[in-house]
Parts: sequence; C-alpha cells; structure tokens
Amino acid sequence: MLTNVTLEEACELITGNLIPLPGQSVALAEAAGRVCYQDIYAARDLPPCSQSAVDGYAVAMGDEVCNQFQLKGNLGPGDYPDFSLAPGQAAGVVTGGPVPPGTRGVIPWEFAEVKGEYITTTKALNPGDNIKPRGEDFRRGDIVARRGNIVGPGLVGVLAACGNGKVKVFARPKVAVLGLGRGIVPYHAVPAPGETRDCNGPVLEVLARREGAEVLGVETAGHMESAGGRECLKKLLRKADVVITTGGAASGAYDQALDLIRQTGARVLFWGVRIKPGSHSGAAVLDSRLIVSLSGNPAACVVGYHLLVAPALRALQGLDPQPARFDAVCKNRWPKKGGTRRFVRGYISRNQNQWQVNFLPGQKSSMLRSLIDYNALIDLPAGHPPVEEGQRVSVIPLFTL
Ligand SMILES: Nc1nc2c(c(=O)[nH]1)N[C@H]1C(S)=C(S)[C@@H](COP(=O)(O)OP(=O)(O)OC[C@H]3O[C@@H](n4cnc5c(N)ncnc54)[C@H](O)[C@@H]3O)O[C@H]1N2
Ligand code: MOO
Repeated sequence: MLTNVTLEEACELITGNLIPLPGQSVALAEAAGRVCYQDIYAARDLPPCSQSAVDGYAVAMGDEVCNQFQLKGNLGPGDYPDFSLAPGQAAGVVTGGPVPPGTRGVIPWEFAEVKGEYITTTKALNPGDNIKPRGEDFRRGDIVARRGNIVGPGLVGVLAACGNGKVKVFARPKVAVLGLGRGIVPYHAVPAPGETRDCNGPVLEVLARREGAEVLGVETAGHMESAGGRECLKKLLRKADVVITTGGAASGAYDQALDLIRQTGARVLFWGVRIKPGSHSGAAVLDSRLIVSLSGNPAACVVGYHLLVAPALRALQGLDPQPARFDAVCKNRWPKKGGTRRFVRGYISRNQNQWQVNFLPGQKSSMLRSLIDYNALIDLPAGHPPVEEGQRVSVIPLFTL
C-alpha cells in the first residue's frame, strides 16, 4: 500500500482507476449543466430557409437599379410564399418570415411608399440587404457540441431550434456518504453527552450535488462494531459509484476506516497524503466503485473532498478532473510558516482587473468557521514562509467561476 503520497500522485491513482460512466438520454430541459456524452451535429439548416431580417418589402430586380415595384402579395407572420418574384415585383414580408424566391433584398417599410399596387423605395438597395440566408447560423451537419462539453443555455437553444427533444449525457455519479467517526450521530438526533452531531455528511451531500452527483444517502456507522460497519459499507458499495467515508481515518485505536475498507475486499490505492489539512485521507477501489476516506475533522474533510473527491466526480462525468487555478494577490497576511503543503480556505474577489484573496479566520481543521465564507483554496507549498499582504499566491476557485 502506498502511504503519504503527494496530492498529484493521489489524484492520478484515483482518476487512473476510474472508468467514465455510461451515457443516458435525458429531456432537453433536464440536460442543462450535464455533460455531453457524444458529439452533437445540427439536424437542420438554421435558419431553415431564406428569411427577412426586417418588416418591409422583399423586392426583385435585374441588373438595372430600380426603385419602383409592383406589389405581388403580402406575407404575414407564419405565412409561406406560394409565388416567386420577377424583376420589378415586390411582396410585403415580416421579420423572420420566409422571402419569396427571386428576392434580391428587403426594404424596411420606413423606406417605402405605397401607392395602390405599387411601392416606391426611398433608399438604395444592395443585393442581400436584410436577408438572413438559409443555413447562415448553422448548416445541417455542423458540429454544435463535443463529447465532454457542458450543456449550456445556448446549446439548449440550438437543440430546441433543431427539434432535438433529447440529449445523451453522462450519467450522474451515485454517491453515498458514511460517517465512521466514533460517537457521531445523525444531525437530527439529540446527542448524548460525549456524542457529536454529523455535520460532515450534510456538507458532503451538498458539495457532491454541486458537482453533478446524485446523493443516495448519508449514514453513520461509527457506533457499530466492525461487522456492522463492514456490512453497511458493503451495502453502500452495491448501489453507489463513489462512497465517501469521513472520520476514523487516522491510525488511532478507534480508527476503523482502513480496516473496514480492507474487509470489503477493496484494493487500497493509497493511505495518507502530504497535505494539511486532509493528511489522513485515503482511497480504494472495489470493481469499478471508488471509496474515498476523508478525515473526521470538518475542515480537513472539506479540503479532502475538493482535492480528491471532486476530481473523481468530474472524471466519472467525462470532464477534465483538474480544478481551475490562478494567482491572486493577498489582502491580508498568513503569519504561519509551514513544513507541509497547506490548503488554506480563502475568499477570492475581483478588484479592478485582478483577483485578490483573503485568508479567512478559523483555520484549525477541527473548526467550521472558515467554511462559512470560503470560495477558494489557497495552495501554500511545503516549507512556505509566512505570507505577506500584497504577495501573490496560487488559488483554486471553487464556487465563483
Ligand atoms: N495521535 C494522533 N492523533 C491525531 C492525529 C495524528 O496524526 N496522531 N491526526 C489529527 C488530525 S490532523 C486529524 S485531521 C484527525 C483525523 O481524525 P479521523 O479522521 O480519524 O477522525 P475521528 O478521530 O473520527 O474524528 C476527529 C474529529 O472529527 C470529529 N468528527 C468525526 N466525524 C465527524 C462528522 N461526521 N461530523 C462532525 N465531526 C466529526 C470528531 O468528533 C473528532 O472531533 O485526527 C487528529 N488526531
Ligand atoms: O489531516 Mo488533519 O486534517 O492534517 O488536520
């Protein structure tokens, strides 16, 4: 078993042992935010025929410029022309309506005077003026999205315009959360003296949902003997793609996570990561199922989630597992120097043209305080000296981009 691996090694071991989930067809309205399973091509030309860009008069002419035309018909909204225009003829058209064959351009009604069955135009017309040619936006067969693209509102619009009622997207990863800390009880229970309410479970549930997962359940098994805990973990592994355990991850007398995971027959990928907080994290695989064991201390649990679980959930959905990253200028100082690589919870914001970051208060791994406002992790390398205000640091944005 690999122990005390770097974060990069841990991520590679996790993502290298995952197979992206299968595709499923979902209704267009349900597809937004999901990940395309396959390349998608335009099913028709858009617009499907030559259309007018203005309300006015479609006119036909030969090579000679003319400004007087005989009105041949009038097309209202929803009408389709059953006639063509010969040079010298015109027809009333509406914005987005089809123009009759033979149309050279469209004159907005503001630049036309109607007298009886004739119109006189008061503006010169160039060929193609105010016409949206067929297929100007998309040609049938044009690629509109690639496998791995997130379905955004614009793509929903294109697919709706093409008449695609369904989209094939990656299945959502099914996630279950299991609290293994001793004396941890569900948050809605009244804890006896010495017991602690489970707060990691609900936090992980919310975080995993944000990453596109379907959360099957949040359970606690720290009160169970080994056999009970093992059966509980096995049960969750039968239905979930990813089981996140929290607590019981260190190597004390009451820490049972590693033991329980081994008892299921899972192959441990690593145990212990050279980061703080979150050093007591590990991962294992059973068939195509992933188990990630996170610390019980709430902030360590959350940091472990962002750095180890979120990349796995992205990889399962066909996305790049790597989080975004950029430099930001510190707005306050971090007085501690550090031997281990540290992930500090920060708050990033834009100031004029640059990103800035605040180190948030309450950074002990046992404390929840920094988690109220955090929207980024500040990556301080091993052996870093104290960080001064105005210095640039590397940040991983979490909820803002
Ligand atoms: N002798 C040592 N003790 C500890 C070490 C160490 O290296 N040697 N490491 C410390 C660090 S760092 C961390 S982080 C924790 C990791 O502990 P575990 O992951 O084994 O978690 P537990 O012991 O079960 O609980 C720790 C702490 O977290 C609370 N907890 C647990 N689960 C939950 C939950 N679901 N919701 C809310 N709070 C939870 C639990 O009550 C404890 O207070 O170990 C240190 N000790
Ligand atoms: O793993 Mo503990 O989280 O180092 O704080």
